[in-house]
Order: sequence, then C-alpha cells, then structure tokens
Amino acid sequence: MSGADRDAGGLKGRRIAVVLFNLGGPDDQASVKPFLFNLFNDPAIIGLPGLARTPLARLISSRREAAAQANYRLMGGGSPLLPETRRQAQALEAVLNDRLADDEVRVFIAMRYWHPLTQETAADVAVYGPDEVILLPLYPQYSTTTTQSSLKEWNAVYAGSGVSRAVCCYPDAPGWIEAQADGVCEKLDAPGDAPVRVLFSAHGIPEKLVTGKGDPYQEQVETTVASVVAAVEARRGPIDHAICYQSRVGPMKWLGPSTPEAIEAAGRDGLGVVVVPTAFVSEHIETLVELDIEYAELAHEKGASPYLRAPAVGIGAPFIGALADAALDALDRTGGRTGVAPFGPGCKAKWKSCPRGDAGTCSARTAA
Ligand SMILES: C=CC1=C(C)c2cc3[nH]c(cc4nc(cc5[nH]c(cc1n2)c(C)c5CCC(=O)O)C(CCC(=O)O)=C4C)c(C)c3C=C
Ligand SMILES: [Fe+2]
Ligand SMILES: [Fe+2]
Repeated sequence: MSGADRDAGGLKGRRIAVVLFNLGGPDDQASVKPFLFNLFNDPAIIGLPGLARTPLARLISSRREAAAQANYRLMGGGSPLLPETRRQAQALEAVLNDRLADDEVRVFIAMRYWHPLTQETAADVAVYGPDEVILLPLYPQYSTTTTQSSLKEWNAVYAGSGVSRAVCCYPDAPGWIEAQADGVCEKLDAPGDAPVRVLFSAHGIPEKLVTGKGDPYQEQVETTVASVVAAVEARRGPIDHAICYQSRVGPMKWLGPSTPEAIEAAGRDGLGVVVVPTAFVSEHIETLVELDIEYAELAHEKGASPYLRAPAVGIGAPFIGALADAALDALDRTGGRTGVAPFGPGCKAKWKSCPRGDAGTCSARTAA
C-alpha cells in the first residue's frame, strides 16, 4: 500500500524506515569465531582479493578465537552491543514518531558482522514496504572500514520499496557533542583535586587508509574532539587534553598515538586521566573490557591516577536528539541545519578528506 492509499484510508501518511548500522558482536561464546571471520573477510578491513583474503580471515579468526572468547566472558559470554543498540532504536523510534506525527516511523537495526545481519534486516524492511528509507550509521565519523562498508553492503542487498537516503556522518552534530561534553564534565567534577588530562580515545584504523585512500575518519575524529573541547572549555575553562587511538589489530602501522602510549605519557607527566570514548556511541567490548579493565590496569602500573572513564552516550536525550535531527535532515525536514556533513558533491566545501571513488554511497540520496 502506498502513502497515497494510506491517506485515502485515513491512516498515517508516509511509512518511513530508519535503519541503524553498527558493527555487531557475538551473542555467545560459539559465535565469536564466525563473527571474527565475517569481520576479517570484509575487503574494507583486509584489502586483498577474495582468494587470498578468505583463507587469511579463517586463519586470523582461529588464532584470535580463544583470547577474544576470554574477553567476551568478562561481559557474561557475549557482546552487549545488540541490546544497547535496541535501546537506542526504541528511544529514537519514540522521538521520531513524536516529531513526525503525520507519518509512521519504524527503526530497524542492521549489523555488519553478526545478527541481525544487513541482509536479514534488508528483507525485514522490504516486508515493511516503506515509502522512504533513512540509512543512519551509528558511527559519528565516516570511515571506509565502517560506514562505507555498511552502506555498500546495504546497497548490494536491499531490493525493497522506497527512496533511500544515507546520512554519511555527524562528527560535530550539536546533540552528540553536548552528550560527550556532559560525560566529560561529570568526571571532571568528581571529587578530588588531582590534575588530569582528558584523553579522547577513538577506535584506530590503519594509517595508510588515511594517507593513501583519503579515508576522512581521522579528520572527522579531530573535528569531534575540537567541538567537545570547545563545549567543555565554555563551561569550565581550559582543559589539558589529547587525542589517541585504541584497539590496534595486526602488524600494520595504525593511527597514533595509541591510547596505551597516551596513558603512559600522562603518568610520566604526573597526571591522572579521564578517558572519553569518542567514536563509540554505546558500551561494548572496546569500552567495558579494553578501557575499563586493560587500560585501567595499565594506568595503575604507569602511575596515571586517578583513572576515570566517561560513559558512552547511549540513550541520553541529547544524543538520541542528534540521531533524530540527522534522520530529519536526510528527509529534508530541517533545511540541513544539524551538522550532517555534505558528502558527495558538497564534500570538498567542508572537509579536506573525502572518500575517493565511492563518495556516491554517501550522498544524500542513494537509490530510488
Ligand atoms: C569507530 C568504530 C570502529 C572502527 C573504525 C573499527 C575499525 C576496525 N576494527 C577492527 C577489528 C575489530 N573490531 C572489533 C570490535 C569492534 N569494533 C568496533 C568499532 C569499530 N571498528 C566495535 C563497536 C566493536 C565491538 C563489538 C563487540 O562485540 O562488542 C573486533 C572484535 C573484538 C576484538 O577482538 O578486539 C575486532 C577484531 C579493525 C581491523 C578495524 C579497521 C581496519
Ligand atoms: Fe573494530
Ligand atoms: Fe579490542
């Protein structure tokens, strides 16, 4: 049934599907290895032809399995990413149905490497029969390894109805920045007067993706951090801060400095740290294990005390508001005021780095 048919029947106007994209995580111990295989078999992660990549992905997933399982056991056996994302989807659906009272909005979740996989969600969205589809990555900063990989996969598998529009990124969207600034200030206000450095810790990527392939991720991480620092400093004056990159995998050179290096430097400088997850929007293995356990131990060893960690933005109102603004922006309802970066033809006007070759996947309209 089209939007016009529904109007004639006195029902709500358009049917809008919003698809949230994230990486996915294993839900139990048995799914750790196939999840890792899917991740390392993605050409956006290992840029080799399939004949070389697939056996390598099998090898790496076998080798990493036991250590990764042990880390997931620290969180009860599997990843909390899907339940966290479901809470965000519910909160966003409520806000959007409120703000688009004449339309019907349903929010779906498409994960890249574990269930609900993009292909499964694409089939669900097709059954829903939307008039419009908003593709909304839960990655504030665009990277070829995350956003582009997810959007490419979606474009390859979605065969349903509706005009699709993709949000490329929202590195400095006001609600996203406010949510992080709130988290930083909450930790800076914690009792105690030991001097601290605020470490903005983003998931790393190989450096050559930025220098050789024009991946805009680093520039957008720097944009996020500059905006959060400005917001925090407006509230409480100058702060000592630095950007660093966590979760390095494999032998290649990744963006630096690494978060362990930055923690060690703070210890040497006689400072404690407030670590802020600046590219993750929910809690999962990289925050609950890597930041809260592994790096907390390192900070203790290196004398970076206190070690404080700002929460991920989760379902806080400012962040869910930022997602709603981004979706409305994609629907052309706000006149482009929300900080959604103009990829495609407008990209060069705002950003130094634009993804080369495949920028089309990130323009406002993808497919009819
Ligand atoms: C901004 C977000 C992310 C970027 C960029 C990213 C790049 C990237 N990741 C790997 C390898 C792994 N990532 C893993 C977990 C993981 N990664 C992200 C986000 C980004 N990854 C999230 C949200 C998660 C958590 C999933 C969960 O289960 O809770 C893992 C698995 C865990 C582990 O073994 O450490 C791997 C492996 C690469 C190689 C890469 C860029 C090239
Ligand atoms: Fe990752
Ligand atoms: Fe990790």
